Amino acid sequence: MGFRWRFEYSLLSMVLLSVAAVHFSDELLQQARVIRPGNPFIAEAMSDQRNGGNSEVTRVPGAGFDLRCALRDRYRYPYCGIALRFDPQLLKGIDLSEVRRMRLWLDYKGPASTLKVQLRNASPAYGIPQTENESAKYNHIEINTDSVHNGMVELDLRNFVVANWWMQQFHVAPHLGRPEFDNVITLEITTGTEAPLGNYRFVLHKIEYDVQHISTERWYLIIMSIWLALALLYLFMRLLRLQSVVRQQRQQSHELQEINRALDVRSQQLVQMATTDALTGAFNRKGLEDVLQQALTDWRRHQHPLGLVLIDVDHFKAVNDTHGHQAGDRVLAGLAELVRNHVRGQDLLGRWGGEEFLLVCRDTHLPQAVAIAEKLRALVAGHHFSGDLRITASFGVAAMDSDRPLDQVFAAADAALYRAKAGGRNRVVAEGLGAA
Ligand SMILES: Nc1nc2c(ncn2[C@@H]2O[C@H](COP(=O)(O)OP(=O)(O)OP(=O)(O)O)[C@@H](O)[C@H]2O)c(=O)[nH]1
Repeated sequence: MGFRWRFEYSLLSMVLLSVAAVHFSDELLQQARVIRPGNPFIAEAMSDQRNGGNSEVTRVPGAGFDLRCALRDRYRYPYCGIALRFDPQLLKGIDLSEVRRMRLWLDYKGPASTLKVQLRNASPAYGIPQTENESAKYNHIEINTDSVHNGMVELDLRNFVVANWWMQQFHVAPHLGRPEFDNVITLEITTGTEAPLGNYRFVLHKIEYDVQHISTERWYLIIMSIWLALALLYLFMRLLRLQSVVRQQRQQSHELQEINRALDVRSQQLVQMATTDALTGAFNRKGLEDVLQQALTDWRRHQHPLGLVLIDVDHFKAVNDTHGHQAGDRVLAGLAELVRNHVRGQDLLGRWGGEEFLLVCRDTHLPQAVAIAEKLRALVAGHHFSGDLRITASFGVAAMDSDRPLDQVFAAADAALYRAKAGGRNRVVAEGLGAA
């Protein structure tokens, strides 16, 4: 599986995981906590008797906290109910600030159609609860008794409000009027507002609430951080990959350059082989044709003078016959080297065939070409070739002029050479002239 596919599968998995993490965040983050009356917190019956009323409460032994209550008419707001104290000192309660839902398992019978649930929060900011219970903040909600289904009612803590009478009674500053649950010291379930007089029964079995160790905001932040970290990781990996691709491409391009260079050298070698005589290193017939063609083009374009010098070894057959064919070969190679070493770089030597050479002299008039030929003749005649062989050569010289095509100039040089041979060899003959 390639990098791209792996990446796409990982991305898809990450998207699915993120969607699941967001969708099931409640289930993942929330953990249910159960409180049963008396374990570990104390449950108490409460009534308006503490406000001077004469409603009567009795606790019936049995499962849960079973309370019977006769609501009687004396106190202005008769009430009765159950109080669950999280701290008997009314100081250090439980922190429900991250709790959203709370479920009460409760059986209720009575003439009132509403019940009150109160979460009393203590804080030095609005009173000293150990001296006066009432000073704990009155976070409360009034629920309809119909909302108790199968003995259970679920409360959303965001729907709680702070009782106005409590704000007024304790002269609480308006900015403290929002519900707070960070130190709940008491949970109270009582008869609702203006409950009718009569007999009531409350049975509180248990309380369950969901705690969230990580807030939803923090959960989203974690998901986003993971995405960010993965994106950075991906970019980093991509950077590494790109670097390796660039390195590979550089390597490949370097190798290609090397191959090209080798091919260039080889092709130059091939061109040279195709145009060079292997024995003497001079141009071969094909190379000479190219050289002559180029020289002719230059001559036509710029009218630069062009001299041709034909060189033919004298009695070469005798060299072969006397010293062997290989010695003859060495003489030919030595002659070519001697000539090349004593002419200008622009003068090009080719082997016309057998023991015959053609020296193409650019920018050279006939007298200069004759002078070059004479210089070479003397050099050849005075040179000791391999095996201390001595030879002479004959030279026929001609020069390009506007009236003749090249083949006629060449023929003139050939004719001059013939005359040099006929004239006794080891001499230079120029076209139209005698021996130099
Ligand atoms: N060793 C050697 N001999 C060659 C080569 N090419 C041609 N020859 C010989 O060169 C000789 C040329 O002989 P000829 O044409 O009779 O001319 P020559 O003996 O030089 O006499 P002149 O040119 O009249 O002075 C022949 O014997 C060829 O075999 C070569 O590449 N190597």
